Amino acid sequence: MTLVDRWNPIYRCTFKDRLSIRYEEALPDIDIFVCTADPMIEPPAMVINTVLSVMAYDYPPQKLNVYLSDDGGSDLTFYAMVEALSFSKIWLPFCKKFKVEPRSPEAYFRTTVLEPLDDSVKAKERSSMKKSYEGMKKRIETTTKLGRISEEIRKQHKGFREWNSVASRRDHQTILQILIDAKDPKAVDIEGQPLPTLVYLAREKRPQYHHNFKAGSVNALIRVSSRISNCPIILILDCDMYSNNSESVRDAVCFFMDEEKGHEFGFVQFPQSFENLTKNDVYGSSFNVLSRVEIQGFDGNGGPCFLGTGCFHRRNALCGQKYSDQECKANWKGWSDIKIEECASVLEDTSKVLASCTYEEKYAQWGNEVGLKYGCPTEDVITGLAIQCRGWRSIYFNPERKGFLGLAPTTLLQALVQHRRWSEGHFQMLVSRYCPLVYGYKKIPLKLQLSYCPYLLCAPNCLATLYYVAVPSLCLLRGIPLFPKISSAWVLPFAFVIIVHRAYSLGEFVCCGGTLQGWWNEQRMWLFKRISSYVFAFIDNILKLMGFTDSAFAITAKVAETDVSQRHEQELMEFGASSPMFTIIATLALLNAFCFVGGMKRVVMDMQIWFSNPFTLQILLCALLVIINLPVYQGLFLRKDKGRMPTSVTKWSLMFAALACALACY
Ligand SMILES: O=c1ccn([C@@H]2O[C@H](COP(=O)(O)OP(=O)(O)O[C@H]3O[C@H](CO)[C@@H](O)[C@H](O)[C@H]3O)[C@@H](O)[C@H]2O)c(=O)[nH]1
Ligand SMILES: [Mn+2]
Repeated sequence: MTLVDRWNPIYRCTFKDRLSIRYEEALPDIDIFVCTADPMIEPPAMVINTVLSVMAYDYPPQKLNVYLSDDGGSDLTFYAMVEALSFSKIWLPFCKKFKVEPRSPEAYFRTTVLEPLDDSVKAKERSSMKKSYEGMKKRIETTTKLGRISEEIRKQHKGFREWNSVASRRDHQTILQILIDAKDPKAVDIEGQPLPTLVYLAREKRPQYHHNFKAGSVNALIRVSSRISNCPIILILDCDMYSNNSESVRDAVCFFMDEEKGHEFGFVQFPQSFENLTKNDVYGSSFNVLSRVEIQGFDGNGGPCFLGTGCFHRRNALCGQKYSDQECKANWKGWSDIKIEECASVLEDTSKVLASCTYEEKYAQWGNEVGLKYGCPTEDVITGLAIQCRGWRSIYFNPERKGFLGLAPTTLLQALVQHRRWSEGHFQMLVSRYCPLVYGYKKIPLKLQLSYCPYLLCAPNCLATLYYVAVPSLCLLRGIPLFPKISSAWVLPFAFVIIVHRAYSLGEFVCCGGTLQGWWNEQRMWLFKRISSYVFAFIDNILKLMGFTDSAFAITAKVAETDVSQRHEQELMEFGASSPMFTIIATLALLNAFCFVGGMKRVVMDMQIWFSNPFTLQILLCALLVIINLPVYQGLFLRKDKGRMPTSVTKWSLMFAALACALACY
C-alpha cells in the first residue's frame, strides 16, 4: 500500500553560509507559535523550555516573535512565562557566546553533563547558569504544585490582574500580554542585545462556543500576530517540541528564499522526532521509517503533508491565498515591510477582539478557507492538503541534527488513544469532501493523492485484522480447515509475499536505525492498533456520520509518575488502567492461547504429519499470535507491579474468550 511513497524519495540539504552572505540583511521576520492546553498535562516548566529554545535561535532577535497560546488559560503558565522572560535575558547571551546546543535549558543541562570542561570560563559560567535555571525551575514547579499564584508573585507583573475576572478555564475573556516588546529600547538582555518579542495569549473561551481545539488556537494566533508582528513566515510548534538545532530557521529560510523555486513553497515540514524513546521503542512511536522513507517519498510525489508541528508556513498560503506564478515570482523576496508602530499596551487592547469567540462568527471563512481547518481531529493533514490544492508546493527537510524533539507517549493506553485520534481524523477525511482523490482531483498530481491514501485507510483496515486474529483460530478449535495444506502449491505465492514483505520491512527498519527487537515491538503495536484504536475510530466515525457523536481531542500526557517512567525505561509494557481497548486486546490474546492449546491437541491426536495436515497454517498463525502477545499474558497473570493489567480486565477478557471458545466448540 505504501509502495507509492517509495518510488521517488527526495533528500534535501541547505547551504546556510550562502544564505548569510547574500541575504543576511534581507532575512524575513518569523512568527513562532507554541500551543499549550493544560498546565497539569503539559507542565509550564516544559512549555517555557520550548519557548526559550526558540527565542535563542541563531537568527537576528529583532526578527523573531514568539507567541504562546494557552488553551488552559492558566495563570500558572503565565507565571512560567514571566520567569522565562527574565531568564531569557541571561540565557540568550550565554547560548550565543558559547554556541550552545540544544538551546532548551533543560535538555542542554541534561545532555551535556559529561562533556569535558577544559575551558574554565565556560565551566564557571555554565555552572552559574545551571544554578539560575534550577532555581527558576524549582520556583515554577513549586507554584504549579501549589496550584495558585501567591500575592508576592502577583506583584511581579501587571498581567496577573487579568485572572481576577477569570471564572474558569472554559469561561474567560481574552488575555493578551506582550511580555517583551522588541520595539521597546529597554527590551535588551544583560549584554544590551535586543530580545525577540514574546507574547502570551489565552483566547476567549465561553461554554456556548466550540473552541475547535488546536486549530482554533492557531487561528487565533494567526490573527493576533497579524496585528502585532505580521511576519511572512510562521513556525507552528507543540509545547513539547523544543528546538534541538539553533539553525533550523535558517534552513527553512533557505527554501523560501531560493531564487528559482522559493516562491512556490507553501510550507517546510521537519520530521517529528522524540527524545524520550527507549532503545527498542516498546510502543513503536519512533516513526523512523515514516520520517526517513515515506515522507521523503511524499516529497518526491509533490510535497509532504503537514504534520501539525515543526512546520514553517508562508503566512499567505496558510491564510488561503492561491498560488499564482507571476505574482509570487514577482515578489519572492518582497517580504511584507509594514512596520507596526503602536506601543505594546495599545496593541494589547486593539488585538484582543481578534481572539474573541464572536470574531469567527462574523468571518466564517476562518477554519474553512482561511487558517487551519476545523472539525477534524487531524486538522493538520487536511490543512496541508488544502494548501497543496491551492497550488503551493511543500518541502520536507530532515537534517542530520534533528530540528525539533518532542515527547512520545509513555504508556500503552496513551499510545493507543493517540492513534485512535489520528486514525479517526484520517478516516473522517477520507469520507468527507476532503478526500484527496476528490478534493485534489486535477489540483495535485495523482501520485500525491495516492500517497495520502494508505494513511487514510487505516481505520477500515481493522476489519480484516479482526477477522484474521479471531476466525482462523476459532475454526482451528472447531475443526474447520480454512487454508490450503502446506504441501499445496497454493501456499507458495502467499508464503512468498508474506515472507518477502516482512523481510523487507525488517531490513528497512534496521536501515533506518532501529533494532531487531524494536521491529518486533512495532509488529506488536501494528496488531494492537488495528484491534483497538482503529476499531474504536471506525465505530466513532460511523456514529459521527449518523450524527450521534462529535469528535474530541484527548491531549497526550507529557509527564508520567516516577514508577511509570521507570517501567518505561525498562521497556516494560504499561497497562495499568482499565480500558475497553485493553479488554479487546486481552480477550483476543487469551482466545488465541486457548485455540492454540485446543489446536495442538487436535494435531497430536490426529497423528497427521504437519506437511499434509490441513491445519498447519492455522496453527502457525495462532502460534505467531500467541508469541506476539507474550507481554499481554505477562501483564494478565505474571506481573505484580502497578503496570499490570487491572483485575477487572483480566476477569472480563477471560470470560469473553472462554465464551467465544465455547460457542465455537458447540
Ligand atoms: O484544545 C487543544 C488541544 C491541544 N492543543 C495543543 O495541541 C498540541 C498537540 O497535542 P498533543 O496532545 O501533544 O497531541 P499529539 O498526538 O502529540 O499531536 C500530534 O497530532 C495532532 C493532531 O492529532 C497534531 O495537531 C500535533 O501537532 C501532532 O504533534 C499540544 O501542544 C497541545 O497543547 C491545544 O492547543 N488546544
Ligand atoms: Mn504531542
